[in-house]
Amino acid sequence: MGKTEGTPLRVIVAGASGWVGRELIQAIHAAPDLVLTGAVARGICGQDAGTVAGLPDPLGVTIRATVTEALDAGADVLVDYTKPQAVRAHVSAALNAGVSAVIGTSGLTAQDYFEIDAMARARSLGVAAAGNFSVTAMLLKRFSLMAAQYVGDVEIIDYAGPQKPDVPSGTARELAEALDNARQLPPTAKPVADILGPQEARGAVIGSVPVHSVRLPSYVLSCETHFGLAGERLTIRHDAGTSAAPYVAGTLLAIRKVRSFFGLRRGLDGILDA
Ligand SMILES: NC(=O)C1=CN([C@@H]2O[C@H](COP(=O)(O)OP(=O)(O)OC[C@H]3O[C@@H](n4cnc5c(N)ncnc54)[C@H](O)[C@@H]3O)[C@@H](O)[C@H]2O)C=CC1
Ligand SMILES: O=C(O)C1=N[C@H](C(=O)O)C[C@H](O)C1
Repeated sequence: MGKTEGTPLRVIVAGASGWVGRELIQAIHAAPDLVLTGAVARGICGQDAGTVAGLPDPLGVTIRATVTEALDAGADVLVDYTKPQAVRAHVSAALNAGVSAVIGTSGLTAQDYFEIDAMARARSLGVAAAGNFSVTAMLLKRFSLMAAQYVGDVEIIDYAGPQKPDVPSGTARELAEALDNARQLPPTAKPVADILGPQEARGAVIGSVPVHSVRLPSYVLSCETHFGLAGERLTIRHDAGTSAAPYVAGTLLAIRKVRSFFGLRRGLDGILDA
């Protein structure tokens, strides 16, 4: 497909052979305002990114082993869908080269995000990160934040397949941190230190919100926010299907927005409001 007359945004995809990365490369190729200039993956360096993504013709973009090598071809935005252990170094390399970043990879901590924000501000660049780039997962967060204005007792359950390498999910982590900031009333549950039995049974506390991660075959990713008041409960649930398309759509929006602000913005809603 032909590109627009204006200069297209130059994008590097790290995680080019992955579930999201391959579909993202197809979408970038189809977008008139974006062009793929670099691709990074493990184990398949030297292959053409378009061929690996399943496009009918090669793109002329060779998959590299490192982000540093991929940056040599020039870029405006790095998108990362790799692994928790790799993403920080990738973002750091991009920012040091004057390139903005979009982070889809999950597993980063609040401290990681704090440091990425500082790095991006120091270089007057933007970084967009979302635990979940799908629109309906964004609505789970929005509706949960509305409920948190009225109900202080809230816990999260996140469900994923048995091989997911990080815990809790990026979706649940971002939700827990946002609920911690948003809730107006204190929880009424006994402090874990005052209860009998293994404290882990009450979940991991992210911000101040207990998060329980279930890992079982058959799940892709589901996330529930449970609110409780005396005599009633509210559950809000998001279920991901098996397609990466919802994340790709949100990621394209973030790619187009990330150069309009400085520092880190988290959550698709925060990115789109920039
Ligand atoms: N924010 C969101 O909306 C979403 C986030 N994710 C997260 O994105 C990440 C990737 O997910 P998938 O595409 O399912 O993973 P995947 O396992 O299918 O693909 C991972 C890709 O990263 C590459 N990779 C792994 N380690 C690397 C390294 N050290 N250096 C360079 N490349 C490396 C692999 O070669 C592969 O191309 C995960 O953390 C997942 O939780 C996934 C879907 C949506
Ligand atoms: O690992 C995955 O697959 C996914 N991870 C993201 C997360 O950690 O929240 C979201 C997505 O639904 C799939």
